Amino acid sequence: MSAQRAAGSLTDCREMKEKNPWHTPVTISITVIGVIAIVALVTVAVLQNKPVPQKYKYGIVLDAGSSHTALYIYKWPAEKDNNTGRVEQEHSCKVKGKGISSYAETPWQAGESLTECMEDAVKQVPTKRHFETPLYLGATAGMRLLHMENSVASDKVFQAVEKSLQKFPFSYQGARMLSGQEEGAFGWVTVNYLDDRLKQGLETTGALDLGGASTQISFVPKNYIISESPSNSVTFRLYGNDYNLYTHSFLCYGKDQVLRLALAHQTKSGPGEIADPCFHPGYSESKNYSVLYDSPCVSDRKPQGAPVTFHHKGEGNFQQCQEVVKNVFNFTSCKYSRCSFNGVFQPPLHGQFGAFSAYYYVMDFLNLTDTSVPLTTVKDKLAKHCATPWNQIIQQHPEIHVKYLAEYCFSGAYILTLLTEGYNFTSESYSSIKFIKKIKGSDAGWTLGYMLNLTNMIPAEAPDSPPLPHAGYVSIVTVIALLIFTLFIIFLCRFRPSSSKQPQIV
Ligand SMILES: O=c1[nH]cnc2c1ncn2[C@@H]1O[C@H](COP(=O)(O)OP(=O)(O)O)[C@@H](O)[C@H]1O
Ligand SMILES: [Ca+2]
Repeated sequence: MSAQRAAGSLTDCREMKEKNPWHTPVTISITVIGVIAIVALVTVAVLQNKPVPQKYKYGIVLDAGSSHTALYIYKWPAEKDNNTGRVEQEHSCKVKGKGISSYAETPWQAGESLTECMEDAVKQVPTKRHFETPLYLGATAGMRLLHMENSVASDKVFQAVEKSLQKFPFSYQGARMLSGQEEGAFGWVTVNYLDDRLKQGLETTGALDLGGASTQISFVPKNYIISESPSNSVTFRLYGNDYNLYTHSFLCYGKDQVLRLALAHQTKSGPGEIADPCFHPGYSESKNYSVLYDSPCVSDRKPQGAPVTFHHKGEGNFQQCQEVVKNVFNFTSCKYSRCSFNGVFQPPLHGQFGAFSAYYYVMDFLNLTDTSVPLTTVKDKLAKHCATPWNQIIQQHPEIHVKYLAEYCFSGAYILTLLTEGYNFTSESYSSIKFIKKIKGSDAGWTLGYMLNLTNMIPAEAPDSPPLPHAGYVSIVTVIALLIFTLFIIFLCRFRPSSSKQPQIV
């Protein structure tokens, strides 16, 4: 019916045109004015909404870890409000030398050590943004240990670092020690922010961080009622969603301190030589007792009457190494419904996990980042690596630092034991772990989460629906203009000003 009616209307329009041509002076003038008005409307509307060239804001975070310090520069679109622009890593710089906690005796050098990377940051951030760029330094387990050992020395290191950072043209926001809980929680925020899981309210990924002096596990458990252990629980409201996060940081369970624990276990009777199954056959080094025991993680275990040095020999036996590593964990006491180790509460594991920092370095070197490979195969491969003679290992990897090279067997064994015996990953759930270094170009670690939190860049509530992109805006204006134009033409066809007798179209 409607098709017939439309066909009828067109015929009427044609007939009318024949009787009364439309191109009278009045209709021509109206049409020209109409077209000019529509073109002007579209042009003005489109030009007004034209996107300005992208400008960025910047933020700098220094990760003062136990083994070294790294500087990260983040950037995000300047014209968007806090909440809509995506923050990404623009640049990173590895500070030469050791972590700031190693400068306890010469604190000024801790400040000095940061200069090179800070000068690099001055070049990386556009000059006109310098004064408004926030600069943070967060120190982790190395400084926690120094603080426990000698709080005066740790204060002096912070003062030296502060003095050095204030010399640069950025907006200095302070240097402080992060608690283990913050370190774990901000690592989790980083991973889930970069994966866009928070904004979209998707199921979150757990975060596993292995440092040199501490290690963190953080995840949202299934059916998390009230935590049996409030100190392990952190609640967040992000983009309108509530998260009850379980997090724990094990001080002294970073891979460098755990090696001390394992060596302390093997040298408790103060021998002159130990045959270590976690080092390669042919490995042989003279080590100093006082250096080994110079850490609050092991200082109370130093054997009485031990010689000055001991001879550290490698045996390369993965099975025995696992036994040595197991000794650093205490599985006996648990006052909660369930524990990981050392009497620490841990709810059942849930979801996918991202394992970064030293987890990645070690597993990447060992070619074991593929977690779809069965755990038994992973162990077989590691056993082969551990049994490889030390001179062969050095020959095969001349580019790798010998200290790292010597310790990959131990570190691999520790990682597998920590994950399976410590955190209770099974042969099945092991495949839910992904060893990662970066996510979409930004390093996985606590620094991004720390900055997002301090700059209030993740809102508690979901932002209003984002403004229409420019292309969408142009399309809508064009469609409306075409619609107006069509209606105008129809209007001209049907109600010509010159005709007195208009046929009625039904
Ligand atoms: O290339 C590498 N191979 C092996 N281990 C590495 C490499 N780069 C860094 N690491 C290790 O990663 C760990 C980083 O720990 P970090 O310095 O962040 O300590 P923290 O988080 O406990 O304060 C250290 O054990 C360091 O030796
Ligand atoms: Ca770290």
